Order: sequence, then structure tokens, then C-alpha cells
Amino acid sequence: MIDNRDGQAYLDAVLEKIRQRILSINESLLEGQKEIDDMHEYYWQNYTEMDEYGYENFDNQQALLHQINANQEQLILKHRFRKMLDSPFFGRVDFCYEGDEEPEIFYIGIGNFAEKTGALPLIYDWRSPVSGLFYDYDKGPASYQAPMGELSGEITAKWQYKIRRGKMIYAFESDTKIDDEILKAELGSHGEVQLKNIIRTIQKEQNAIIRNTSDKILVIQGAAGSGKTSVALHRIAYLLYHDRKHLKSSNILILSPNGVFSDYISHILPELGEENIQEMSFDLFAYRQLKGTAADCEDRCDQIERNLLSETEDPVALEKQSQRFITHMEGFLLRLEDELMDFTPVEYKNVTMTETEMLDLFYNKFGEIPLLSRMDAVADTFIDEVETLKNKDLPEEEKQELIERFRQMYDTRDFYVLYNRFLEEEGLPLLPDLPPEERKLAYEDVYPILYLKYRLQKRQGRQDIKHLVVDEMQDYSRLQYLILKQMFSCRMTILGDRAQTMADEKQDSLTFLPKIFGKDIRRIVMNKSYRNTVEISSYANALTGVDDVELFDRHGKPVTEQNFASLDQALDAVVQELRLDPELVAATSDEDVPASENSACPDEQSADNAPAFETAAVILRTAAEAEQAYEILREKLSARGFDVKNALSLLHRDSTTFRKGLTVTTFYLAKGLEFDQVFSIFPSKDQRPLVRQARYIAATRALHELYAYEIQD
Ligand SMILES: Nc1ncnc2c1ncn2[C@@H]1O[C@H](COP(=O)(O)OP(=O)(O)OP(=O)(O)O)[C@@H](O)[C@H]1O
Repeated sequence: MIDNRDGQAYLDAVLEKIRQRILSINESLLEGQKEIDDMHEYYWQNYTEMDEYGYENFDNQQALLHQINANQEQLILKHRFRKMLDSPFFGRVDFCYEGDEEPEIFYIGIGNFAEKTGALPLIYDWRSPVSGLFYDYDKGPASYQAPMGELSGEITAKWQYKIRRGKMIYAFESDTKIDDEILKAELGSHGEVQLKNIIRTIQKEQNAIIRNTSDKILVIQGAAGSGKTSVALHRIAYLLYHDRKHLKSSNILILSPNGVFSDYISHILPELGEENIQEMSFDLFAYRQLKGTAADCEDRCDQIERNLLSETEDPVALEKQSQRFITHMEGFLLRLEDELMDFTPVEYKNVTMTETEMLDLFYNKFGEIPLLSRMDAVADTFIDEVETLKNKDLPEEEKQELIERFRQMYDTRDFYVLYNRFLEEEGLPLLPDLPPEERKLAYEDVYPILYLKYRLQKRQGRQDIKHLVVDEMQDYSRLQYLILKQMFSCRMTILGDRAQTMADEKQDSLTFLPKIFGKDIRRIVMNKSYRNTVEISSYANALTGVDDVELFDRHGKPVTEQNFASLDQALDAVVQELRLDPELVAATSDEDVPASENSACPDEQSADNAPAFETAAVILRTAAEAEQAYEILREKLSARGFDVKNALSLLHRDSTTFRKGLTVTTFYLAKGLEFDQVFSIFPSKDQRPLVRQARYIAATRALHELYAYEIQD
């Protein structure tokens, strides 16, 4: 019997059990492999004599598949247990059930662990019902939702542990939820370059979102750095754990802003023991959907660059984003029902469909089918009639010819042409009259045309997707949400921050989302910010007048504000202030980083003993400015012997990976990411609202140090 009252003794005993379990998995993997080899052997020796109907062969195949799956499961388990050897648990709750005298002790870790399958767990997965106690309660009365109903009692003790490479680094009893000192140390550390998993320190309000299974559509408005992305990913891990039967990782889709962001978050789910999930940008999806309509489409980056380079936002582009435009388009769609059609009777092999018959089918029987797909249904009816009367099937070619004759009754089936008609009605400038292969759509036209397509043509909804995550919700227009609603009828987690809108005016999606999705929506606000130090948050919030954010009490170096005559001089200052630690940057994995550095909270205030960082970013306004800064930095840093090849990168719109070291990029590509040190460089005379937003986005990317540089020329 293991003594579970002493954390250290429990650690030693559990580590031993995990090792034993891994050994026994190794044995069963070997046996399994032998079975597979034997089955192959048997097949090759006997396949000529197997029964002619293939029953035996089928049975063999099934047995083989079964064994391969069993081995696969064992391998996954082994992988999890090997990870647990590093840190088997991080928390403990002593819970005395109502009516009991003695508390039961629950250790909580990244996954369940029991001596053998079906035995009582020695460690409970952080997502298990009982683990909710750890995140939601202090010492005292508490309850949790078990499969058989709510269980109440009292928490008599709560412990927090840090274990690394199997060694206990600290263990202490705490009576607060998740001790602030531990959270401070976690936030102050810089041992990981991508987004971290936060299971050790999930906060109560975050836990409520992660474990919410009752609301169909959760909309989270969260301040910069409040943990929205982290919470969304932990929520996915939780949902997968709780509904393994119905929900697979392939049923979840994340709409993410770009490839780099996808890479930045890609390791979290595997780290939490789940498979990775599909990610896609909405712009790429739209581009694919409009392939036959236009050769190319602008994306969001093009649009932002265009806005940045012109003095004012284009009023026509703004009009195309408006509610009025959508309402008018709905009216246009209604009128098309009549205006698009030119019905003529069809006669084929002595069978005739009159105009009256056709009108009846078109507007009554098939009235529910989208307009541009409806004629196919009428054509099918006619073909059926011909086949019945002639008592034979028509050849495929003749059928196609007939369908084509029916389709000719549409004035046009080209969405681009239809859109132009709508623009003409609205008195807006027309798109150039070009063949599809020469058309390039401006960003503001992409989604209206896609919307026309979806309203006019039968489409395949994504029935395979059961949960959709939309990150950076403030960057999607009303029309984009209407399209999402048409495509997905599943559960959704939609998250974003109105303060990080990339337009002249802040977009509060919460004002129109309920109108689109109706009563299924539950709105949650997260206004405590964890990423930045108090100094950085306060500075950033003052930039755009954000005043409703609660700051986590972690202090650091004051923000450095400085003016320079040129970009070149500002970059000299960057080179001067850059505190990247070559050892940390060169380390290829967490293992390579000395434990003390990996876990330490850097002494951010000490000038002599300046902290050494792993990531830094120079964040600028436009792509051209970022490219120029990158080239200048390459020269300056090379001259100082900096490893520019491995530790300096330009992050551009087509980048797909997030790297350690110094990153040079624009504010809109830095969105969602974070860096130990940030140098934000903007032209001081550009005080347009969009560029003020840009400064805010850049500033809120900084974890520990922020340098706000302005160029005066
Ligand atoms: N409970 C927590 N414990 C430890 N770290 C946390 C916690 N919540 C958030 N963080 C940390 O705060 C930082 C910000 O988290 P995240 O990127 O998920 O926030 P966000 O709201 O999506 O930010 P933004 O909108 O500014 O991109 C990350 O470093 C994350 O690890």
C-alpha cells in the first residue's frame, strides 16, 4: 500500500509503478508484434488454399487490424506514461465526502494513471470530474459533478507541486485557489517558445469555460493576454476527453488567422495527450470556394496593407461591410427569383414540358431549393418523365445535354456578373468586365460574392465538423459570420478582443452575433490579463483608452519610450537593448535548457544582472517596413557576430513556422503571438485610429520588456 499522505514518498512509489507499467507495455508490444508477424507468415503460406469466397481471408484481415489497433493504443499509452515520468502530478486535493470521517486523497496530473487497466487511478487526469475541485475551490465546503450526480463534502487540504525530470522541486500546501506566487513564477518564466499548457494554474473563471458543455455557442470577449487562446485549446482537450465516443479530433476545426499562429499553438493538444486538429484560415477557404469565379482573391493582409498605405479608409469598401449592404443584397436575391429566369418550353422525343408546368415545378414544388440549383431538379423531373414514357434509361450524354438546355434558361450563372448587377443597382463602381481567368477580387468583394454563391447554390455543409473554434472574432465581418452560420450548424467557441480590432473603428462582434446565432449564444467576459507585466499592460491600455482590464500583479522593467530620427537609428537601439541568450536560443528542446533557467522568474528589474531571453520581436507597421528593418538588422547583427542564420527571422504573410530568437514582423502578423522582449517601431506622425490600434496590438505582445520607439521624419 502506497503512503499517499507524503508527496515525496508518493512520487517515488508512483514513478516506480509507471516504470513497471512501461516495461509491461513493452512486453505486450513485443507479443503483439509477434502475433502480427505470425499472421503475415500464415497468410503467405496459406493464401492459395484459402476458401474461394474469401471468408477466411476476411477473418484474417480483421484479426490483423484488431492487433494493429491494440498495438497502436499501447504505444499511445506508453508515450503518455513516459511523459508522466518527467512530471507525474502537479496537484492534490484531500476531499472528505459528506458522511465520511476520513478524506480521500486525489493526485492530479496530465493524464490518468493506474497500475493496470481498470484499477483505481493513482493519478487523476486534470480533466476528470474530481479534478474540478482543485481549480474551483479553496479549503472548505466543495462539490463536484460526478457521472452519478453532484457529490458534496469538504476539502481538508490542497497541495501544489512542481516536479521536473522526476525530481520534486517544491511541494507546498496552499489554501487559496491556485496560489498567486506560483502563477507569477509560471508567467515570469521563459522556458517555452510556443504557447504553454496551463493545466497547473488554470484559474476558476477559465475553468468554467473549459468545462462548459451546456452552451451551444460560447462567445468569449477577453482582454489581450487573458488566456482566450489557451482556454479554447484546453477546452478542446476537455471536450475530447469527455465525449470520446462521439467527438474525435477530426470533428473539430479551428479557424485561425494565419499559418504561423497555427504553428504557434500546434503542440498544445499533443502535449495534453490529444491528436492535433484541423486548422484553416477563412481566406484560404474562400479562395478555394471561388476558384471557378475568379483566378485570385485578396486576403486580409492585402486589405490591411492597402488601408495602411492610403490616407483614409475606402468608403466603398466600408459600405460593402455594412448591414445595409447585406439587407439590400437580400432584396436583390429575392428579385433574382424572377429577373434571372427566361422560361421556354422543352420538347424532347415527343415529350413536352410546357412553360406552365415548368413554372409550377420551379416556384412551387422546388421553391425551397436555392435558385441556381433549382433548374437541375426541374430537368431531372423531365428526364424521369421521358424515361418512363419511353420505358428506357437515357444515355448519360443525352441527359447532360438536356440539363444544359434547362440551365440555359438562367440569364447568367456567373456570380461575378450577378454581383456586378447588384453593384450597379446600388450605384457603386462596377468590377472590371473580365473572363474568370483574369479576375482578381478585392478583399471587400470576396465575401459578398461567396455569400451570393452560398445563397444561390446548393452547398455541402461541413457535417463532419462538430465543434468550430473561431479565434480573433473581431476580425470577421457580419457577412463572414452569416457564411459560417450557413456552413456549420455545430457547437462553437468564438473568442476575441474588440480592443484588438484592425480597423479605424473597434468592432464589438457581440452586438451582432446574437442576431445571427439567436438564443444559443452564451457570452462570457474575461477581463483579467496574464501575459504582460503591470507596466506593459498599463502603458498599452492607455494607448487606446482600454480601462476595463484587471491586471495580474506582476511587475517588471518600465516601458522605454524613445524617439529617433530614422529607422536605422531605432534599430541601433534594438541591437543595443536586445537580451537574447544564445544558449537558450540554440537549445532545440526544453531538455537542453538548464533546469534553473527553465523555471526561473527572471529578475526583470536588475540592470547589472540583465535577464536573458529566448524570444524577441521588432514589430512594425507595414510589410515593406518590416522587410527593410530585417535587412538593416541582418547587417548590424552580423557585424556583431550574432547568429543571424538561426536566430533572426522575417515573419511574412506566407511564413508557416514560429521560431525562437529575434523575429521581425508587422503588427497584424504578430497578433496572437507573444515575445519576451518587444520593440515596437512606428512613424510618430501616423496617429490614425488604425495605427493606434496597431501600436496597442504590438505592445500587448510583450511578456517582460517593451520598447516603444517612434520615428520622426
Ligand atoms: N491560468 C494561467 N496560468 C498560466 N499562464 C496563463 C494562464 N492564463 C493565461 N496564461 C498565459 O498568458 C499568456 C496569454 O495567453 P493567451 O495567448 O491564451 O491569451 P489571449 O487572450 O489569447 O491573448 P491575445 O488576445 O492578446 O493574443 C500566455 O503566456 C499564457 O500561457
